[in-house]
Amino acid sequence: MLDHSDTPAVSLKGAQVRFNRFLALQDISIDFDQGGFYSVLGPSGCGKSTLLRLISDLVPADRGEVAILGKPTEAARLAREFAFVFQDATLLPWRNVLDNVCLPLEIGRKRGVALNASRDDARRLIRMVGLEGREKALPHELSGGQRQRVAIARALLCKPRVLLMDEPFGALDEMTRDRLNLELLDLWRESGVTIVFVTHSISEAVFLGTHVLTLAAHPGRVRDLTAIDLPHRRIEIRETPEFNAYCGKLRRILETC
Ligand SMILES: Nc1ncnc2c1ncn2[C@@H]1O[C@H](COP(=O)(O)OP(=O)(O)OP(=O)(O)O)[C@@H](O)[C@H]1O
Repeated sequence: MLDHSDTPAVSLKGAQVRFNRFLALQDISIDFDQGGFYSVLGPSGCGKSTLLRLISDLVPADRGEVAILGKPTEAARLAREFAFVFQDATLLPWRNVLDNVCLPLEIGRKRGVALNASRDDARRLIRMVGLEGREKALPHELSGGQRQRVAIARALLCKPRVLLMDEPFGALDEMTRDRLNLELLDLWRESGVTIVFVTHSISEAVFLGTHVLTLAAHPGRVRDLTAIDLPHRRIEIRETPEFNAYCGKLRRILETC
């Protein structure tokens, strides 16, 4: 069976990505365990987004292997094992909240793929991300944080087992970001989804992650994987010495990347 819980959610073995002659990722070998929350840090241009694109079958590995829940990335994409949330919510401006969240259902229908989700599931997710009552609103009537909530609801509609997030809250103000961090942790706990979350913020990486993966640049490669052992996450935890010790350690590691 490929589906045992000890099968990694994502497994990379010696994976390498080249863009023509430019080596973007070199010899990436790492397993992301099911149910984990993996924050990814690294200097600008080190290959964080490329790593997510490699996992999600958007760029090919020219060496090595990548598997999601034991499946090759293309098979995992077709089985909708993963979903992607980008920095920009990428909503269709002419569709209201409910219709944006339901978009994967329509795409599935057009492709003749039966999806295990309904408009009622979409309404439930809209409630879950705190947008009940805004189902008919158009994207331009929402704040940036609300648009990101819609994108997260849409990503969760097909019940992915792996959620790939590329700086999803990078463009938001700090208060909104704090609130969405807490909501994301609730969603993660409730759904059991494995999350791989790219961020530039050390503090966000430590606050969210069960693990923080740090990449080094030129070429992009694994520099460090730190397990974060902190009690139940609340915003106040960021004022504790334990939290600051993790941030200090990662800052020192980043300085060598
Ligand atoms: N399609 C592409 N063609 C050529 N080079 C690319 C392509 N995509 C990314 N790169 C290069 O690969 C390297 C890694 O890019 P990537 O976007 O993954 O970095 P990043 O760590 O996410 O950066 P940032 O933190 O600035 O968002 C960069 O040098 C970038 O210029």
